[in-house]
This record gives sequence, structure tokens and C-alpha cells, in this order.
Amino acid sequence: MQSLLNITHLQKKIDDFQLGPINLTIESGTITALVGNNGSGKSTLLKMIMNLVKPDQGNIKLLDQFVHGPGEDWKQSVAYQPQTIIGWDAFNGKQLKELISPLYPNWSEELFENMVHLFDIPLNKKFSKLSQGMQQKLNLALTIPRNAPLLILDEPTSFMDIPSKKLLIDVLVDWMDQGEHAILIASHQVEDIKKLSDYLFVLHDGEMIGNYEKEALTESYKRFWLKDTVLPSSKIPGEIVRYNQQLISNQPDVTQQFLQEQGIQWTDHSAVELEEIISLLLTPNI
Ligand SMILES: Nc1ncnc2c1ncn2[C@@H]1O[C@H](COP(=O)(O)OP(=O)(O)OP(=O)(O)O)[C@@H](O)[C@H]1O
Repeated sequence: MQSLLNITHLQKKIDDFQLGPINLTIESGTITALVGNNGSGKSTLLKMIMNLVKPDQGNIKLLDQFVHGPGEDWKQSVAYQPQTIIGWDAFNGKQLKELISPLYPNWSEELFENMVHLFDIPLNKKFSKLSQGMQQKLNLALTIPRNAPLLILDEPTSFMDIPSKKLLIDVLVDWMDQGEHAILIASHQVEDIKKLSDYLFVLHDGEMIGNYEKEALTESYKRFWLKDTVLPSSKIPGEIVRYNQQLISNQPDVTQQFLQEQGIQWTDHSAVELEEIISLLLTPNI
């Protein structure tokens, strides 16, 4: 099967910051959350996919076309919402829609109008006069209806109020049901990641930590509540972290076997919240 996005051995150095090597494949029908600490390279990676930043090494293919090659047909396969938009300030929403919509053959006027109504976006106000949250909403209403196979969103909800964030999740889930689509979304919002994503692509200080299937990731972490026993000072197999009588493991079966063998008793074990798992992945030196 042909992948929608294929990134291989991608590397970029900016001053003393090293991004990659990165390998990532995205298939149609999936949502990938791009998760990382501040300055980990999320926006830089998205800009490289959009050919706005040149990689030092590696390749990016969108529907089998090299993004950094001579052709530009790949641009029809992707809709991108950057964190900040330059050049829109002097235009109102209606004018922006008239400028943008003819560029996209699959543009859905119906979806645009629905989003304007849902988010109560004033189309006659200049972009520069809108609040930051309203700018994000208009930006989304001008991006999602392009109906490109791959939708790339860079922190789309950072200024949006809580009800609007929930509405956007519904819009994106509906949009995924409407055709052969995929989403790559950079986000620090745990709710977005929890509710939307099938995969979590995790970056830490430019290094690729992994691309995890969300359900498998959450199932692989367990918290053991230990009885009042003295634990060995060395790391227990599977141990990620321990605090007081709690031990978090990402290989619960191995940990459980070790505890049994050592006669270390525990009263219970429970699931670990995705938010805590992400924090643990992003603090690899604990
Ligand atoms: N134009 C630039 N000039 C110099 N350094 C840059 C430039 N763009 C990015 N960087 C550096 O690259 C690194 C990654 O930045 P990037 O914006 O990609 O991170 P991020 O993961 O999106 O961060 P955040 O979560 O804070 O939005 C940072 O160290 C940043 O300072």
C-alpha cells in the first residue's frame, strides 16, 4: 500500500540544535499527534514537510513525490496551518476565503460555512483585529475545507477557549469520516492527543523518542502499589520510575515476575494516565 507521507533519515542542524534522524510513515485514515518538549523541533519538522525549511539529509515523500524535488504537485496533497500566519492582517475573512478557496480543487464551501457558523467567526473584520483565539478559528476554517489528503496542524488550539477546543475535535473526527484523510497535529493539549490521536510521534530535544500506537502505549504502562517493603537499590526490570511505595513499569509482566520471584508484595496495580506517560517519555533522564 502506498503511504501518504514517508520521511526517511531526515536531519537538520540549526546552530547547536540537532533534529533527527527522523523516520516516520503516515497512512491514510490515521491521526498522528506530534508531541515534544518546547524547542524539540516540532515546528521545524512540519516546516520541512512543507518545504519551508531545507533538510541537511534525508527524504520526505508525499504520495510518492519528493517534497524537496523539482516538482510542486505534492502541494495539492497537503493543507498546512502554521503557528503564525504572515500577510493576512489587512484582509477580512470573506476576502481571505475568496483568495484561498479557488486554489484548492476540493474546497468545501459547505464545511467552511459550517465552521464559520459553529465558531461564530466574524467574516467582515480584518484578520489583525481578531483575537488570537478567533484568528486560530478563522485559520482552521480556511485550512480544513481544502480537503487535502494530509492535514497538518501546528498547535491549532493554543489560544482557543475550552468549548471551542471540544468543537474542533468533533469537526476533525467528522472530517476524518468524510474521505481518505490523515492528520498530523503538533499539540501540547492532552485532551487533543487523548481524543484524536491513533499514534504519538514523540520528540525530545530534537531526538526521535518513538512513534507509538496510543492504545498499545497506554496499555504497556502499569503502576504497582507496593507493600511496605525495602526495594532493591538497583533498577527493577521494566522500572521507569519509583516514588515511595509506587513503581511505574513499561514491561509490567517482566516486573511482576521479578517482584514475585523476590517475594516483594504489592497490593494493587493500575493504569497510568497518558499525560503522565508523556511526561515520563519527555524526561528520559529521571
Ligand atoms: N529560524 C530559526 N533560527 C534559529 N533557530 C531556530 C529557528 N527556527 C527554529 N530554531 C531552533 O530550533 C529548535 C526547535 O524549534 P521549534 O520551533 O521547531 O521547536 P518546537 O518543538 O516547535 O517548540 P515549541 O513547543 O516551543 O513550539 C529551537 O532550538 C529553536 O531555537
